[in-house]
Amino acid sequence: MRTSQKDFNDAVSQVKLLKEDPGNEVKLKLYALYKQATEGPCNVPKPGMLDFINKTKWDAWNALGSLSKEAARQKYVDLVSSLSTSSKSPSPETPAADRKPPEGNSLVVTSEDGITTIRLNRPTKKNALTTQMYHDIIAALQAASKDESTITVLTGSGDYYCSGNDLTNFTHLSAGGLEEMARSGEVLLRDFVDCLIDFPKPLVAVVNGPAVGISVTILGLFDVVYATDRATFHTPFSHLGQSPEGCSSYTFPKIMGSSKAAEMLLFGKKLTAQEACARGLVTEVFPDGTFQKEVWARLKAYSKLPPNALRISKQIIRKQEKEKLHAVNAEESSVLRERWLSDECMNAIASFLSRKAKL
Ligand SMILES: CCCC/C=C/CC(=O)SCCNC(=O)CCNC(=O)[C@H](O)C(C)(C)COP(=O)(O)OP(=O)(O)OC[C@H]1O[C@@H](n2cnc3c(N)ncnc32)[C@H](O)[C@@H]1OP(=O)(O)O
Repeated sequence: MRTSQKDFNDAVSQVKLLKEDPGNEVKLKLYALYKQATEGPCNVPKPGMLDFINKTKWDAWNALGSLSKEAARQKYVDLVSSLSTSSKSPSPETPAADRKPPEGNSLVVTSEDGITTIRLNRPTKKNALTTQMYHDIIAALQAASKDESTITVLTGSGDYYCSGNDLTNFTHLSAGGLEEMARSGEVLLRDFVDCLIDFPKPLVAVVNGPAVGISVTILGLFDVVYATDRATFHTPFSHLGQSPEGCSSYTFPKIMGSSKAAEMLLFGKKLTAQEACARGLVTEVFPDGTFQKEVWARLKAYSKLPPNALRISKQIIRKQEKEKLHAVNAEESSVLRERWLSDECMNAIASFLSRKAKL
């Protein structure tokens, strides 16, 4: 059956009324099909390499090749119709466990039983770290260093611990362009990692699922790392045209030996929780079914230890390394600033944004 112009116009109006955001991948498809349906095959010049968003849109439109306007209209209408069906609000009978958790605050900080918990709370984005979240974690750590708690915990909501740096951070360019974005990224990264290096109380990572990128590298700065057996540890820096941060160029070889560290940091070998534990990056692995119960019971017991003794012991354990760690952090951050401006990095990010590549 042929799609009429009216069907198409109706579908265009319907998109604006969707209750749920269909996500970038679908929005990109809709954009490309709309352009093909209304203007025909893409014949405008390709945007520059630095113009991530427009280049990604151009790629999606161009990928439709010589698809006819009529066929593009049909595909657009079909896609919108599938979205309208799947985005109906859940019926009152929908079990609570099947509903998505609310995602208002990307970071949730709580303090209870002598433990301050900093929870990454963007489960639908696998807890990827936005620029704002780095700032908020710094503020939360600064507050935790002075509050009444004995132990501070970093963990995640949902099925992931954290998917690392939010790659869309690279698309929020200010008037200073890419150079300015790279410069402010360098400063933010250095401040964020400095804050972890200097954190005065026991810092524990409760790794509730897969961890990627910077959420893995900073683990070398934690005092204890507990992981579910579902967790994996992945640092795909070379794939992204980037280089190691979080002091991992120093802590990883020290923790696991230089060749095991190189396998992770150069070649992006993804470790299971058991492998990470065998290499000393993880303290202990727990079965996923009992992970939360066992870990929190353990932490509650530890939080009853005398806080001053814990603080002083941590200080003496870490003291010798601090100066070295700050120097490593400054160098890694500066090298990354240059990496972010490289073609290798820009191509990798453009590729992620256009959903051509998954890790
Ligand atoms: C200023 C300091 C800078 C410090 C620099 C640090 C360097 C790093 O951290 S490098 C590591 C960067 N992270 C990645 O490269 C991970 C990219 N993500 C993925 O490969 C996959 O999403 C995944 C393997 C983590 C999960 O795959 P899965 O199929 O299970 O789920 P998806 O459908 O892909 O994800 C759901 C949703 O979440 C969005 N998302 C996930 N990770 C990120 C991310 N790192 N940045 C931005 N967005 C992310 C993904 O796009 C999906 O969004 P939509 O539903 O809108 O499509």
